[in-house]
Amino acid sequence: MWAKHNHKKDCWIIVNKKVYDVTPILDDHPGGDDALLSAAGKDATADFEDVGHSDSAVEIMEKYFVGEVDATTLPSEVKKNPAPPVQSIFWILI
Ligand code: HEM
Repeated sequence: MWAKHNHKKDCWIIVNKKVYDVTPILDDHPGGDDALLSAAGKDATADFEDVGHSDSAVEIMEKYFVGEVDATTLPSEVKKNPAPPVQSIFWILI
């Protein structure tokens, strides 16, 4: 599936090669919607782990699991974990 999911109405993030649709929790996320929106469009694994999210945060995120990402299909700029977020990102879910 080809998709672009990096805005407020449709925000997907990648953590540990898994894709999460965090759109429903943007308003409730204790770290703010900005953190999630700026993590969309790149690999958010390092940012997620730097925060030291609790076990309950990890439990919550499983509800928003969409699928696994095939890392070989990510554009090279996404692999390099750029900031600010890439405006145009295409992921293939496997
Ligand atoms: C599905 C993904 C995510 C879920 C379910 C989630 C959930 C949570 C929860 C429950 C907390 C409260 C503290 C805790 O229990 O650990 C939290 C805090 C936080 N999150 Fe997330 N988070 C997600 C992704 C992210 C990402 C990708 C980032 C960074 C780019 C981020 C940045 C933060 C920050 C900065 C805080 C700290 C807020 C504070 O203590 O002031 N989160 N998150």
